[in-house]
Amino acid sequence: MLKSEKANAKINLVLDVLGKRDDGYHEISTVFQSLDLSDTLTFESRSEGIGLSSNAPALPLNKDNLIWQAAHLLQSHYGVSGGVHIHLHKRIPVAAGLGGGSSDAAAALRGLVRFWHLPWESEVLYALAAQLGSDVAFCLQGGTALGSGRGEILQPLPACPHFYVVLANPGFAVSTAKVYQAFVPDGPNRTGAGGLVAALEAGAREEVKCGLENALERSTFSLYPKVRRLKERMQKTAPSLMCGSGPTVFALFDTKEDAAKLCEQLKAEGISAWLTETVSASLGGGENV
Ligand SMILES: C[C@](O)(CO)[C@H](O)COP(=O)(O)OP(=O)(O)OC[C@H]1O[C@@H](n2ccc(N)nc2=O)[C@H](O)[C@@H]1O
Ligand SMILES: Nc1ncnc2c1ncn2[C@@H]1O[C@H](COP(=O)(O)OP(=O)(O)OP(=O)(O)O)[C@@H](O)[C@H]1O
Repeated sequence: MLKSEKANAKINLVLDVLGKRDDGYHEISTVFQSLDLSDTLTFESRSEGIGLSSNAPALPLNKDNLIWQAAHLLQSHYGVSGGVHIHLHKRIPVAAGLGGGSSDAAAALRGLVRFWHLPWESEVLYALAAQLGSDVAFCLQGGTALGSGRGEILQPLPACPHFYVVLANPGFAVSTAKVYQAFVPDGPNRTGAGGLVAALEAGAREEVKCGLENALERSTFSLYPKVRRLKERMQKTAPSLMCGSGPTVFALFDTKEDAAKLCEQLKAEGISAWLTETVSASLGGGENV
């Protein structure tokens, strides 16, 4: 039997960078939010080893793929003797700031726990997730959460009010490491995550829109001025922010009609654009197919 698992994209409604750590990572405070836009992983039994296939031609299908690494970590930790073939149906743009690889890795962990009939041991899974990448722990749970440390320490938050979300991508990849390297602190005037957390606690959708902030924008904008122009273009229509380390920009809408209008306008201007929405339910979406 084949089994599948959804891997949802994420955005950061706030991303504050507090400083550089001795291990080379940056201490951050961020509000993560899952989107409906997702990849799908399908699992099929094989006698040994880990095989990968994908509809995305540019992605590595070996140990460089985060899905392979997630499967390998789980296999080693639990001494799983059988193998697996995993097919990745990619819909989330790659190296776009939407956490696609991280979400695939988290979906591999979730899906393979069920596929191999392993126990759901949260402590083990979150430790493996943190080894795979800073965003993977959030992608394991999804919804809305406050992230601290390098992003892997999570605190639950009230679900974000529902928004339609337009994503626009300028058509080139951005390296997260390069963006963090270019980060220069901007002094004590940061708003931080507090305002947005308060807005979520009050369920105040207008305050959520006003609280969007991403400290990595300055780094990415200085490396790639086209991303700043894309944000300025979107901001004319709706509250907008760069996703993670970029270069995708998102805009929040109350109605599907208004979101669809911007999406069509962007496409007519030759910009890749997607219409999606926030999701608050716990992730997984696993099914037998
Ligand atoms: C930009 C965000 O997506 C926002 O959620 C994350 O902070 C990045 O998370 P990620 O892609 O899972 O990042 P990782 O794969 O752990 O790290 C990639 C590289 O980004 C830099 N990095 C990442 C996270 C962090 N808190 N500080 C960093 O400086 C490091 O140079 C690291 O080598
Ligand atoms: N399953 C995967 N899907 C996408 N990229 C992967 C995957 N496995 C490894 N990678 C590599 O990870 C790099 C970053 O891709 P990804 O799509 O995760 O970026 P991102 O969305 O900007 O990540 P983040 O927002 O977490 O920083 C790519 O260069 C890609 O080659």
